[in-house]
Amino acid sequence: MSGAAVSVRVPAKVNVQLAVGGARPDGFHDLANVFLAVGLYDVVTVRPADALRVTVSGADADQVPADGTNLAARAAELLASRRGLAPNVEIHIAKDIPVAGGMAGGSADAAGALVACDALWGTGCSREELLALCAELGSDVPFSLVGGAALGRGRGERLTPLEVGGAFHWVFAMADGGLSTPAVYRECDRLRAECGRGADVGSVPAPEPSPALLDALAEGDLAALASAIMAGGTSNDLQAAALSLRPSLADTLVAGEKAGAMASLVSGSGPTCAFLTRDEPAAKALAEALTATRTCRTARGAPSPAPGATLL
Ligand SMILES: C[C@@](CO)(OP(=O)(O)O)[C@H](O)COP(=O)(O)OP(=O)(O)OC[C@H]1O[C@@H](n2ccc(N)nc2=O)[C@H](O)[C@@H]1O
Ligand SMILES: Nc1ncnc2c1ncn2[C@@H]1O[C@H](COP(=O)(O)OP(=O)(O)O)[C@@H](O)[C@H]1O
Repeated sequence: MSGAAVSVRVPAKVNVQLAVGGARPDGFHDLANVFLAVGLYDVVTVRPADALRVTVSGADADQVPADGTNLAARAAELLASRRGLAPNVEIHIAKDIPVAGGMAGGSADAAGALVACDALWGTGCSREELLALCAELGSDVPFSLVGGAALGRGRGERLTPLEVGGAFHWVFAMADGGLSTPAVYRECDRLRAECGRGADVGSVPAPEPSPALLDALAEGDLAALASAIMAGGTSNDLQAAALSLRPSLADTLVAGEKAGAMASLVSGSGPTCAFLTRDEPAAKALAEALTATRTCRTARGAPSPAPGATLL
């Protein structure tokens, strides 16, 4: 472990809207995915080493694979293979984003490792090259690179930046244990088939972003954003599936609403629950109140939007 070290800070995300289309023949679902980066961060540090190694620190470190399956290791290997280099780096992940929590922590680490290795190796990737590599690594990885807010189409990897007219303050209720993203998509398909509607592309309407939600974000209009999130019950089409697999999340959502949240939803595939609050003091009070209800492992406030992968 010698030579220069490069560190990159990467944000978590919440899906303010997650409209899920039918199951595609390739196993993915078309989405209208309104990503918002939030101020909970991992820090990925890379330094030269004699082989590819991964270490992880933080309270949930034991839940993160420290081998070649780690998304950050896969990112380093992908960039190295494209440039004919040996992926000889030690990658350290200082983990603060909940693991398997629906907040894209693994995707964030992949984006962070790409940016860090590109700087360490002097490979000089363009933004477009980095985005293409991100999309190969996972549907959420391009957004972790760019941060801010964006609409993700296709499987979530085709991004259009979105305007955000102000800061929004969130509380995130972390659960004990994660939920598998593929299992939640499968449960969504199962629930749709059970309703007799069918779950494939031909049976489910094409996913579209809510104009009211995009306007609320652009205008920084908190009340309008809260009502757009709660319109029709929730703006997250995976929420019913996450609740079906983890019924106790209903208690967490109700506890947050009773404690004064302006809107509540499951973050992506869950099990983290997200609550929109009036301002930073309200978020602090809600996080304390929610933690005291014991309907979650812990709850923390975080502002949005947050920047994407940032060299430190
Ligand atoms: C649900 C979301 C919402 O942003 O995130 P999380 O809540 O898990 O963080 C994403 O769609 C997760 O994206 P990501 O975790 O990158 O998924 P990938 O690695 O690309 O795919 C893992 C698996 O999820 C399912 N998948 C993913 C994306 C998509 N549009 N349709 C899918 O059906 C597929 O079963 C796929 O094999
Ligand atoms: N760097 C990483 N951080 C977290 N999880 C990772 C990482 N690399 C691989 N994984 C695996 O990916 C799974 C999903 O993790 P994560 O990205 O945190 O959740 P989600 O897909 O719900 O946002 C984890 O259960 C873990 O096995």
